[in-house]
Amino acid sequence: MLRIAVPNKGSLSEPAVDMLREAGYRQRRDTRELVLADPDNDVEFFFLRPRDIAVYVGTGTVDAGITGRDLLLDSGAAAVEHMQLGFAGSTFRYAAPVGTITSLDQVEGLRVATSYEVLVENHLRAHGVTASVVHLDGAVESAVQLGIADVVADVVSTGTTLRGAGLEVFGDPILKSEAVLIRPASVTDDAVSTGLETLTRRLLGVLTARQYVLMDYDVPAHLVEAAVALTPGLESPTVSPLHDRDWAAVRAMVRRDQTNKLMDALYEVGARAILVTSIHACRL
Ligand SMILES: Nc1ncnc2c1ncn2[C@@H]1O[C@H](COP(=O)(O)OP(=O)(O)OP(=O)(O)O)[C@@H](O)[C@H]1O
Ligand SMILES: O=P(O)(O)OC[C@H]1O[C@H](OP(=O)(O)OP(=O)(O)O)[C@H](O)[C@@H]1O
Ligand SMILES: [Mg+2]
Repeated sequence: MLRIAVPNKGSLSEPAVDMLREAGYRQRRDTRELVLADPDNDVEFFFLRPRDIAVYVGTGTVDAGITGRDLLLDSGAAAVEHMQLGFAGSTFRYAAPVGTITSLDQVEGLRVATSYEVLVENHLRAHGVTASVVHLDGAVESAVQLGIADVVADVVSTGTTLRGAGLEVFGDPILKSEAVLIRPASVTDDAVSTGLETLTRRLLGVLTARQYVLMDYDVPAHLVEAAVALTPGLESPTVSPLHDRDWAAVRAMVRRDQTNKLMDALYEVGARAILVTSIHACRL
């Protein structure tokens, strides 16, 4: 039975559970449940603190887990990224009071507050900057105002929290993070179990169904080549004859975020009756 660790709280928890449910796995209904068996799929889920997940996976206690890339790197655990999951996207950045610090070398000798101590210490060391790192559990943005640090290093998504605290980012991002599926480092690419392979394929199916739509359109037969050049699909688009042989019907998967631009371009080429349909599930 495949053992999978799932975040039980925080930003990663709900989207992780949603994604697993979409991939056809049983998920808990009560947030107090800590373990959930899904015998139909031969899988067992363990609901754990996001920060601890890399530790469990690294020791091989569980076969895989969902966590953030930033948490994985900060843990120093012997676990590796198996697959990117496309949610909880953020950057990890330094920030200081507006108009004070513009580059990393100015952090020399200052106090940096963060919940990601290992990540920050490694980054400072790699850039030859000596600073003292103050560990906090959360609400790091308040550390400067409250006088226990000069600079913070934290997760930035929309930037709203930073702005609210009168801070602004400086320097290059330390890291780009998102939710990832991780596996023990001891499991090499070609030693991945069948159970984990199935989970991976299913999650990939969810990602694809989210990222792509099906586009159908009719196009004059002599314009098919020009039209399919715009919608090459994943393998190759389906082209079917219409009853009126001067016209053809084309069906292809296209990226959801390209939908309207493509419809404009197809219309321009001569396509008509352009229809867009969501993909409910898919296996590539
Ligand atoms: N606002 C956000 N947008 C996107 N990802 C975020 C955001 N806040 C945290 N994350 C991601 O969530 C993970 C942190 O997990 P954590 O449990 O700390 O979540 P959290 O939302 O901070 O929860 P809590 O603060 O309630 O414990 C990291 O991978 C981080 O990049
Ligand atoms: O750029 P934003 O969209 O404002 O999001 C970033 C904020 O979200 C997270 O905080 P969270 O709400 O998890 O609180 P915490 O600091 O207590 O973890 C993160 O630690 C940042 O503070
Ligand atoms: Mg948080």
